[in-house]
Amino acid sequence: MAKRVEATGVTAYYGSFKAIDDINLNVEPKSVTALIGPSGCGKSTFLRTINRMHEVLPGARVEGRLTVDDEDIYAKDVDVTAVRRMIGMVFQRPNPFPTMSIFDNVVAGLRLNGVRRKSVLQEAAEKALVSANLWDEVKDRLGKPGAGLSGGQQQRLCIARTIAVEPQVVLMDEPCSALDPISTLAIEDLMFKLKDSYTIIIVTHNMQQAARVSDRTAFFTIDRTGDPGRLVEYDTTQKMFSSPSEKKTEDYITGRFG
Ligand SMILES: Nc1ncnc2c1ncn2[C@@H]1O[C@H](COP(=O)(O)OP(=O)(O)OP(=O)(O)O)[C@@H](O)[C@H]1O
Repeated sequence: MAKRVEATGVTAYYGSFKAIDDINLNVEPKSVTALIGPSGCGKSTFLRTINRMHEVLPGARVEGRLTVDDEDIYAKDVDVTAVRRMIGMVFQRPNPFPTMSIFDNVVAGLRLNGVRRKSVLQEAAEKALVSANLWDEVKDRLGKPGAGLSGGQQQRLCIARTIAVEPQVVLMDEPCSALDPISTLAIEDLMFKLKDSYTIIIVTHNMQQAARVSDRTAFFTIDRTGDPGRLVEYDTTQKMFSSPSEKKTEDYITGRFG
């Protein structure tokens, strides 16, 4: 089940450096939300606070409140592994486990969760690969290495691996930046389809992509080098790209800055 994500006053640090300040943003379930803004404004940092990946770095910490369907994911008694299972992540570069077969890649998360029955794994692998629009291309070579696929196929394999564990939220950090235009369109089609089941938050540098795939867009910026990133405006993508309320948003979207 897709879930609602609510960030209230989220501030994140790398040591003493404040990278994002006081981010307030509500993400609707079953929607695609795009995070846009110039390099270094903290889009990826914010994304990583949502599945508690930010704090993995030494000295990194998060303040504020992040809830997923009203569950505080930073509460003291929270199982961080369970949070990361519920909130999957797809990275910029496709990163299939290189020595594993296509099949083993898809079911890696399920195996980690203790699923052993072959029939269950087979069914889950097929379902995830069908959802990731990859099944037809790989069904006859599931035993072959994942690393033998094209870049676009590898990224869809990584998406299949992420959704095989049935997360409620899927975070994507520039998932198409290493892909050619055809593979990019395949991933964009896929996002459109996946939002029927998941809440998707995507970081992208590509304005056309944000306009094509997202329901809502959040524009982040930094005022000066060394300042923390902040959220300038968050609205429906249609409004953000046609009549944004803030001049800064308009300047960025029209290419006048950033
Ligand atoms: N591991 C790190 N250690 C210290 N500072 C970091 C680290 N990662 C990012 N930063 C800093 O935090 C700020 C925000 O970085 P972040 O990567 O979140 O921005 P971004 O908007 O995603 O940028 P880009 O669009 O270039 O990927 C930047 O000033 C960056 O230099």
